[in-house]
Amino acid sequence: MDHFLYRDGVLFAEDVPVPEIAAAVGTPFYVYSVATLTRHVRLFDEGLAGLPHLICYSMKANSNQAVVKLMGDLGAGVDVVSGGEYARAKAAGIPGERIVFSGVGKTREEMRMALEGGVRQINLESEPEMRALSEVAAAMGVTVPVAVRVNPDVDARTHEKIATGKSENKFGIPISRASEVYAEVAAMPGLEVVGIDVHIGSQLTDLQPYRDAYSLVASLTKQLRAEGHAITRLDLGGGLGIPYERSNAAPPLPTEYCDVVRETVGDLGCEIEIEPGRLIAGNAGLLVARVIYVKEGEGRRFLILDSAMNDLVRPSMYGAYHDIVPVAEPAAGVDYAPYDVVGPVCESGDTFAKGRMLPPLSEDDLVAFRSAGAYGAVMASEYNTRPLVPEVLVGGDQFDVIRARPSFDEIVRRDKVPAWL
Ligand SMILES: Cc1ncc(COP(=O)(O)O)c(C=O)c1O
Ligand SMILES: N[C@@H](CCCC[NH3+])C(=O)O
Repeated sequence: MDHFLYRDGVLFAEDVPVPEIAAAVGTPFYVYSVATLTRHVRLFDEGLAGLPHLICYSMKANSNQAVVKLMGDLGAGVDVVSGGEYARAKAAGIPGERIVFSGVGKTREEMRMALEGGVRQINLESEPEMRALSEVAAAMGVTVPVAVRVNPDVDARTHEKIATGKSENKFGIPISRASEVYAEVAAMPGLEVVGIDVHIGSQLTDLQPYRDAYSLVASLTKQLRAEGHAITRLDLGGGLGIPYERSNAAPPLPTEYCDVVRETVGDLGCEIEIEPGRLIAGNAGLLVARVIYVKEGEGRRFLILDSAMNDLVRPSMYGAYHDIVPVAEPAAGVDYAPYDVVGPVCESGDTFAKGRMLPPLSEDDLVAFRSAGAYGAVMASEYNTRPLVPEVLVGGDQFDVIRARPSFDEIVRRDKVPAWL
């Protein structure tokens, strides 16, 4: 459930009519709901009640400072995958003991940054990375808690570009080599083994891959303990999918996912860390755009919007489906017709949907892309020198711009033309 509902014939973001925001900030823009973000964190918290746990919000899904700060205020930690994300976490006031550093290619500089600023644990993904971290930590005279990301060779049954738990993927070390690798890590100066990390992919709509992966992690925990390692934490990653297409069968709920956690690893006495991103932020956001033109093509009708693939890349990148709804509630019984929904960017791939059934729309009408709160603004670019879209946060009846649209002048001045040219 989200907090973007029709009321009095118009779409609201919590208690604010969406056209009011459009009038204040211009289109296109992203809008996020505090109530939805909060609700999603609570669902995981409630689902894991009774088990020692920390929700480490995967901020790659939506790393706006205001969103990260809200996560911290809700008691969550964060999962970061770059120096930039680490800096965001610190700037938002998240204490080091709630920051998990993941990622397949952490640089020595990023490692140093985390060790200086404080980190709960660093998830290691390869032997060269272990050696690098050991060197960095030892040179700084500190010991850092680490988990090793294991690749369980489980098919997450999701889009191939966002599956991470098969042996052909670049992530983690093969689970079959865990014993040997843990022995190596334990012998390295500056590293303290505290747990096991796993993350098998994103937008999972089936719980079985989780069951399979977490059962393997449970067996590995017992094995590594028998080999003398103090496994006290399990980082189970993120990946739980959201209902992009309302007509499809609903994906599992966070509570059902948490039940799988409980069943598979709940009796090991470990502190559980989970790293949801999309489930927390996805349905907490809309991308709102305006119709520039309705163009009649040969046998097709194009709805040309002022938002484009540079603002929301998921449809062109993964063929992803986003629900598109008019901001003015369609009258009951109105006829729907197929539209190709496109942006103004000079690529045919700048297509959000083909043959999408929509009610009659005309120039200047507002439309909203649902489920755009995760992997939306964070993946945006300024391709075609289209300014990054502003982001707005709504809480009850108030809203604020949490990232402003840069002016053309700011964009032009950001580049530096050498004096010698
Ligand atoms: C290590 C790690 N943790 C957590 C996530 C968050 O995934 P999601 O947004 O699907 O929950 C990702 C992205 O897939 C990831 O790579
Ligand atoms: N960017 C992807 C998700 C990637 C998950 C990152 N580990 C998407 O939009 O669906």
